[in-house]
Amino acid sequence: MDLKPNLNPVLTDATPLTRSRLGGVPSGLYSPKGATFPHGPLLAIPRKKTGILDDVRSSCWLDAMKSSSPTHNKVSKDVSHGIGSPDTAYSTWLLKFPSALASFDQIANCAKGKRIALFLDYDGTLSPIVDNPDCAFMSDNMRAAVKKVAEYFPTAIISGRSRDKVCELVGVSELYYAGSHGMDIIVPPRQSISDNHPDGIRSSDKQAVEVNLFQPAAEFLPMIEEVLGLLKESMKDIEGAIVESNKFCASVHYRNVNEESWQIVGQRVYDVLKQYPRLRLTHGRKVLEVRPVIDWDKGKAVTFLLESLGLNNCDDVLAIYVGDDRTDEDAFKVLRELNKGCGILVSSAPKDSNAIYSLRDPSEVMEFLTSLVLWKSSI
Ligand SMILES: O=P(O)(O)OC[C@H]1O[C@H](O[C@H]2O[C@H](CO)[C@@H](O)[C@H](O)[C@H]2O)[C@H](O)[C@@H](O)[C@@H]1O
Repeated sequence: MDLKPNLNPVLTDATPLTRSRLGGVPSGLYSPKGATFPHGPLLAIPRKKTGILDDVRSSCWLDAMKSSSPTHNKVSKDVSHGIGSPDTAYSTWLLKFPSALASFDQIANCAKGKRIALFLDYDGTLSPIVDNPDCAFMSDNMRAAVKKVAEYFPTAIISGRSRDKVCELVGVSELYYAGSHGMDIIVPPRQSISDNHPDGIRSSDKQAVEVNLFQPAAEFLPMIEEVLGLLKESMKDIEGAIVESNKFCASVHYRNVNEESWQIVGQRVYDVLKQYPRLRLTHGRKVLEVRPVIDWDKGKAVTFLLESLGLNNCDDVLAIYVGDDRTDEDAFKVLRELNKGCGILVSSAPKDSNAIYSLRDPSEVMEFLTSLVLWKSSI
């Protein structure tokens, strides 16, 4: 594929990426139920014999919490090693991760004669990051752009949120949806996943239309619900902490918690999780995410969807994945390794990534989607 190679992708913060890096790209599409559960929580908490409090007090733990969704200035300074202004750092970074808008002709050239499959993250990609997770609404213009692009290309939303929630927030029925970081996927029945995959089941949606569901973490549901209750209980006296159910995952948000209390948030989450070795912890943007230890992530969800759409074994497919979060790195990495397309990182600050291109913010994402439509309708 003739997309600009990113020659030196360096991932400095490996916390949520470690498993996929060590595990590499899957040989199969999914791990069967009861597959290996090699690790406990994966958050970088060194396990010391001196006790958990020591672990949580270590700068490693707190630094990881602080570095998630850092401010523009902090990241710019880190990446530029303090040299130059944030703008200079961003311009330098753009040399490595060129703007997908500025490089649109190159992407379009590459897509000539190919079928594009589009994968979109939700928070921070289609909607701006806001303090209250329940108020992360996408604009009507963005909704119209997503609806339009889906008329031209198969388009999927892959989110850490529950599938129902992200469906409601996006509100466009012509899309494929994968919630819980890809652990809850819905595809139309013409793609017979239930025949091929043990975790696939036939079901019907709210309009009683037959659909196929793929839920590789289904057996974890009671456990996640139990943990959700414990997390809610343990956070109830921490001002600003929000515990969100994402069906097969649970999120503990600390964006609105006073920074002095972040350590307590981390400690309490860790205390709950230490009783559940089959659950692990990853970091998002000012959020700790509890999820099952299964060999499944957004990258595997992309591979699965490509297969479900009959697009996996074709040379004439260009997959484009747009996302802003660390969990999206798994998808960027899969596309890079399979040479199937490209990742586009949404970031207004320099960040290391497995993506090939970048976009600054959701408004640029909208412009990119509109450009895809204009290009496709002009050929
Ligand atoms: O995979 P995504 O669709 O990007 O979902 C990842 C998480 O997004 C949400 O949290 C983030 O956005 C919130 C709203 O802007 C913000 O308040 C929060 O700090 C961010 O972490 C969502 O609430 C989580 O459940 C998702 O896992």
